[in-house]
Amino acid sequence: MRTAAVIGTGLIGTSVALALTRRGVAVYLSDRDESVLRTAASLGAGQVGDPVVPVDLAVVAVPPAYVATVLEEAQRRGLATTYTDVASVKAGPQAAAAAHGVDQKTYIGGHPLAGREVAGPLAGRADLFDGRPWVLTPTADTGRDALNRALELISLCGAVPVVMDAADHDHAVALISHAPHVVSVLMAARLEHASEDAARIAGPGVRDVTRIAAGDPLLWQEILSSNAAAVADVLEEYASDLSGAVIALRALAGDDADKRDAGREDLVALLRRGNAGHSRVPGKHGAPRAVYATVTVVISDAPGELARLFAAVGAAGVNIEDVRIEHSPGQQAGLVTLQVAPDSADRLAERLGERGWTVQS
Ligand SMILES: NC(=O)c1ccc[n+]([C@@H]2O[C@H](COP(=O)([O-])OP(=O)(O)OC[C@H]3O[C@@H](n4cnc5c(N)ncnc54)[C@H](O)[C@@H]3O)[C@@H](O)[C@H]2O)c1
Ligand SMILES: O=C(O)C(=O)C[C@]1(C(=O)O)C=C[C@@H](O)C=C1
Repeated sequence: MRTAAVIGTGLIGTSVALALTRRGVAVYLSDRDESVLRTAASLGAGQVGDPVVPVDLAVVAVPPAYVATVLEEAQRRGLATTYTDVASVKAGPQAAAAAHGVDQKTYIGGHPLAGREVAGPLAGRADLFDGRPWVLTPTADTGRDALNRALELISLCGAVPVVMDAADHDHAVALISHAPHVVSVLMAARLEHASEDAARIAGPGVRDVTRIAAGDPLLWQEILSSNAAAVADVLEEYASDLSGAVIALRALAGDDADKRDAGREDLVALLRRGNAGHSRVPGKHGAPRAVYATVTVVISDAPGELARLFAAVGAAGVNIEDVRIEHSPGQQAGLVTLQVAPDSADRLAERLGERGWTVQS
C-alpha cells in the first residue's frame, strides 16, 4: 500500500494514520472538525489536503451512524480503489451502506478490538493495535482486492485479522465490550455521590472495573444505539444474576440458618462462575492468559524514581509484562507491582535488592 485516506481523525483514525505513516504509507487526513484535523496532522499522522485520487485504501473512522453516508460520499468522488471502516458495530452500518448504494465490491467492514477511554487525536497511538484482534466482516459481494487491502492494513498496524459474519460480530461485542461498558458505567455512576472518605480509600479494584466508564458518552451512545437489542439481551442475563446475588446476600444477612447456608452456596457458585469466565479472557497481545509472577517494589515519591526502577529491571535482563502503580495521596512512597515471567521473578527480586531497592516478598 502506497497511499491511504483516513476520514475521521479522532482516537482510532489518528492511530491508524500514525501506524500507516510509520510504515511509509502516504496518508491523507480529513475530518469534519478542522481543529481535530490540524491536531492529527501536527502529530505526524499524515497530510491535510486532497490526494491524487484514487488512493489505495480509504479508512472511515467516524461513529457508526455516519459510516454509510461518509462511504457513499467518498465513493462518489472516487477517493479510493478500496474502502473499509473501523466502527464498533457492523451489521447496521453495513446494511445502511447497502441502502445508500455503496459499492459492496470495493468495501469491507472492519473493527479493531483496541481502544482507549480517551477520545480525539491526542490520545492516538501508533502501537494501539499491536497484537490486537481486528475483525473483518466480508460478505458474498466483497471483492478480493478489498479483502486483501484490509488484510494489508491490519498487518501494517501490527494487528491480527479475524474474519466473522457481521451479525455474529455484533452479538460477540455485545457480550465482550458493549454490555461490560454499561456495567462499568453503572458502577462508576454509583460513586458520583460517594463520601470523601469512601472516595479517598478507593483502590485498584474499583479503578480496574470503572476505567472504561470514562469513555466519551456521545460516542458510546452511538455504539450502544447501533447494537441495542443484543446489548439489552446480555444485560437481562446480568440482571438475573444480580437478582440471584441480592437474594443470596439477603439470606446471609438474615436469621434463618438454612437460608444462610443456601445463600452461601449460591454466592460461592456465582463467584466460581466468575473465576471460570475470567480465565476465558485472553492475556496480553490476544495470547492465552499467561500466569505472571509479581515483584512488588517500594519507590519513594520523587521525580525519576520510576525511570530508575525500570532501568534497573532492564539491566537485570528482565522484561516487564505488565505494571501497576499504587500511590496513596499524602504518602511519601508508592508501590510498584511488576508482572514478569515466573522464571525471572526470584532473580529480579534478588538483583533489585542488591541494588538497594525495597522488594516486598
Ligand atoms: N474508542 C474506541 O475505543 C474504539 C475502538 C475501536 C473502534 N472504535 C470505532 O472507531 C470509530 C471512531 O471512534 P473514535 O474513538 O476514534 O472517536 P473520536 O470521537 O475520537 O473520533 C471520531 C472523529 O470522527 C469525526 N467525524 C464524525 N463524523 C464525521 C463525518 N461525517 N465526516 C468526517 N469526520 C467525522 C469527528 O469529528 C471525530 O474527530 C467509531 O466508529 C468507533 O465505534 C472506537
Ligand atoms: O480498552 C478500552 O478502553 C476499550 O474500551 C476498547 C474497546 C473494548 O471494549 O475492548 C472498546 C470499544 C471498541 O469498539 C473496541 C475496543
